[in-house]
Amino acid sequence: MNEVPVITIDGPSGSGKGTVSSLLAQQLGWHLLDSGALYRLTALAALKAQADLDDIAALSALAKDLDVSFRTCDGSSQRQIFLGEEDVSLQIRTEEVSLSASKVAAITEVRDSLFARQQAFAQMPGLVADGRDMGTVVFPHATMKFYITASAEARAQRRLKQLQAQGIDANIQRIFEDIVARDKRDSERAISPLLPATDAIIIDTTPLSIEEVIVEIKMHLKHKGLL
Ligand SMILES: Nc1ncnc2c1ncn2[C@@H]1O[C@H](COP(=O)(O)OP(=O)(O)O)[C@@H](O)[C@H]1O
Ligand SMILES: Nc1ccn([C@H]2C[C@H](O)[C@@H](COP(=O)(O)OP(=O)(O)O)O2)c(=O)n1
Repeated sequence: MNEVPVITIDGPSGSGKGTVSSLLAQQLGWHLLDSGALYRLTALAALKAQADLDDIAALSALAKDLDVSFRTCDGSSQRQIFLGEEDVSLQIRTEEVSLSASKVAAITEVRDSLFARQQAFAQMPGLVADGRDMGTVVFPHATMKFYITASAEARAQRRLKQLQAQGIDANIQRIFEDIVARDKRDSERAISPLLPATDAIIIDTTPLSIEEVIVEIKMHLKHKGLL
């Protein structure tokens, strides 16, 4: 049986990995794994169940039993994320869920509970996997690995614009501090810390537009014979 090609795109919050992964998966006609959404969904399920974020057994059971589906409406590139029959696409992006997601993501048992589910996304014709540890832990033998990053200032500016576009009042200093705090927690945790895989291609997107990042990634894919 042929091996399923996997492209991993890891990086910190606001580096653009979600946008780039989704565009790339769409352009290649490949599957997409938004692994951050699984941690966000676990956090949301815990908040809904009023589970204690220190209750490791309860959190890992919630992660294991998540009834999640990623759906795409016909004729639209917009993906919707469902927990059971509820569309939670917006709920999982709130600040409360972001903060809780970063806490549950630091728990080994939660990561273990989500591991097999993430690997099951690798299906023909291929997978683009977006997260923090796609290239280091979940798909260590991926066909091609990218680590995309940007300065904390640039990432804060991007988030500000994103929130303003959604009509949400936001404060740049607060966003910047949140980003630095989340980077620290994601990079310093003992399990699956945010780190580029040794064989990842690192792209600093600070001076680049989304289109320029896609062009650069495609250049590498072409080089590898994937395009
Ligand atoms: N290279 C870029 N230049 C400018 N804005 C970008 C770039 N990449 C992403 N963005 C914007 O930044 C915001 C965060 O991007 P996103 O893909 O959600 O990041 P991540 O998944 O890494 O947290 C989005 O509004 C996106 O449109
Ligand atoms: N593979 C992954 C993906 C996300 N996480 C963590 C990191 C974040 O704190 C949360 C949410 O990740 P997500 O990628 O949705 O967050 P950002 O859009 O980058 O802000 O989950 C992780 O630990 N491992």
